[in-house]
Amino acid sequence: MDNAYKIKVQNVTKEYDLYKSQSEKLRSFFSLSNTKVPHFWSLMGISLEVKSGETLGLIGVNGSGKSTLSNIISGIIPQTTGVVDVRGDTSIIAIGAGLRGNLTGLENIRLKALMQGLTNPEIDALMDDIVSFADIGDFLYQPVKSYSSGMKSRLGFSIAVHVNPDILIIDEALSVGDDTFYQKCVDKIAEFKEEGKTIVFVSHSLKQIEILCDRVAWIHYGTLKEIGETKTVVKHYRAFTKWFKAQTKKEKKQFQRQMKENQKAFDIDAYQKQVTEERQQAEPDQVNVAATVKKEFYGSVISEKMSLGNRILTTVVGIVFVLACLVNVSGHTLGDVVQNPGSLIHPETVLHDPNATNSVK
Ligand SMILES: Nc1ncnc2c1ncn2[C@@H]1O[C@H](COP(=O)(O)OP(=O)(O)OP(=O)(O)O)[C@@H](O)[C@H]1O
Repeated sequence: MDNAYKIKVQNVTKEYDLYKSQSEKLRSFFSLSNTKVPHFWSLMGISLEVKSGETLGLIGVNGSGKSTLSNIISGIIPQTTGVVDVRGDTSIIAIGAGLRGNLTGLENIRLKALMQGLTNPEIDALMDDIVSFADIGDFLYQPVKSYSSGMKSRLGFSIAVHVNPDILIIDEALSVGDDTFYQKCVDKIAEFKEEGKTIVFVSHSLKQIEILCDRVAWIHYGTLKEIGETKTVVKHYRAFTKWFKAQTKKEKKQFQRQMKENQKAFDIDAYQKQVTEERQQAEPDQVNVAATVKKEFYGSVISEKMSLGNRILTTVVGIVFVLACLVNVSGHTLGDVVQNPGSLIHPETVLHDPNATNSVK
């Protein structure tokens, strides 16, 4: 793999905990035992590179992990393990991605452009172009939550292409607009390609993929099934969908269930071991391969889960805090409460200072 990549994704996984309810999530957070929550691995070890100036298509059936991967590359969600190296500013265009429902279209333009690093005078200079490309009329002054998905897509697309990102990530944004807007977007993407920008293009439309992409990655139930020349990968994917469509309803369900079961049963430690062994075989002279792989897996991720030690510490701090509040409210000294803890529950039982009583009398 050469150094000219714009995006590098290595051994990337994404795990979701399948809590049945918010209360179950809360209980699990405070539980000191490692309660068994079902897991689902949306990505089970993806490695790929996108070269500078390349347009990479992401294809795959519903729920295969395309959006998860594009959101990880965009920095919207963190990966569970692996390296994600993005060399440049990304701007994601998904239906409504990054748009705040309570803000108007105009306010969203300013907010997203500010977040992309533009200054207010730069945004003022771009505003007319963004507004005219989006072409959503008076809806510009309405909160985005009142927009149709087509309108959100128009606004999102217009902002994203005008803030001049190095890397554009387009997730199913072209599937909701009308034909005129679609053509405008395709022309804009072609312009971006000519300017040598890097694009990741997620779509169910194989026609769009064939027109726009230099290479294609086929994501299949959390794994990278194939990556390569657009024509070849699309041909193989078409053969798979043809095979799938030819199955009976029962066979289709069984296949999908089996795939989802694999994603639930994925063992991250076994995967790490497998990567380590493969690396050791490929580079027998390298020392400390296991430590290097471990660093690559976990070195650049912020754990979304608390370790047992941290959970114990948080619980202890919580208990101390509640006790301190109770002591404060009860009006006793800490010494009193330590000698007679019941005073917290029955405060009147320790209001026995004879002087205090006399003075009241
Ligand atoms: N927050 C979440 N919690 C649990 N599971 C999730 C979560 N987000 C996504 N998933 C699961 O991860 C898998 C991949 O979802 P993702 O949206 O990335 O697929 P996709 O290929 O983009 O699908 P589509 O083509 O339908 O947009 C799906 O099975 C989905 O149910």
